[in-house]
Amino acid sequence: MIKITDLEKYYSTEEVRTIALNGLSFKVKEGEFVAVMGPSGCGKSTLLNILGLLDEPDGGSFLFNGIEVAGFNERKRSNLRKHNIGFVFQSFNLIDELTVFENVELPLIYTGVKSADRKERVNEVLERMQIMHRRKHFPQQLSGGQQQRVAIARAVINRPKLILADEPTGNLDSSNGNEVMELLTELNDAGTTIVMVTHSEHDAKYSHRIIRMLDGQKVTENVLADFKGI
Ligand SMILES: Nc1ncnc2c1ncn2[C@@H]1O[C@H](COP(=O)(O)OP(=O)(O)OP(=O)(O)O)[C@@H](O)[C@H]1O
Repeated sequence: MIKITDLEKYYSTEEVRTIALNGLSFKVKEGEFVAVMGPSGCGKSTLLNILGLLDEPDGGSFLFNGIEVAGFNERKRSNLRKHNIGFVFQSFNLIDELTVFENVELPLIYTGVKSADRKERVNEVLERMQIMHRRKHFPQQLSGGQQQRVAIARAVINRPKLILADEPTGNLDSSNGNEVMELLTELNDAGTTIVMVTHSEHDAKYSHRIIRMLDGQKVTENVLADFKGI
């Protein structure tokens, strides 16, 4: 599903040029669950932004389902992103002014799904995330664990093939964190590919493989579970 080769990304200010990704290469198979770890500043968020088609690399190749997307403009990237990729962030990133239902409904509005279908699909996913009873609440009225369940509902509502998670349990206590990891594992068992950035060795153990980064490069890889493919 993902094949990146010699990926490079630089950030330049007037005084300094920072190399965020320095020839990073790896593959992720469809249905795989991969954790990315590494010290602060090693390029993990930069990598997720590129994998999520939010940003473009300065060099190298990024094949997404066999298509070279490294040179895609914003319109093409956003089109591919809307239909294929769901995001889960450490800080949930829900819209405070919208209810739980409306937050989860939003991506369906962007992809032009009709109102009656939207209602059915949002209700179905809220049931699955066990947050239906809070559908009329606003994000601030929910616990952190509940907010992250809403964020996961929003990430999966368009049935993406790939979920990118950036420290998904970073703001949660261990019990809510484990619940979120179980949910991600269930989604992966159902066939969704997951790439998760984490500082937590505990959370990384839910994955099939850990990619460890340093200074914008891959340094090691640990295979935790035998991934047979789907
Ligand atoms: N917009 C930017 N402008 C300038 N430099 C940046 C920018 N974004 C990231 N960097 C630099 O690029 C490098 C990689 O940053 P990145 O955020 O990808 O690291 P990270 O591994 O995600 O770190 P953390 O674990 O702390 O979130 C860092 O040296 C950072 O300072």
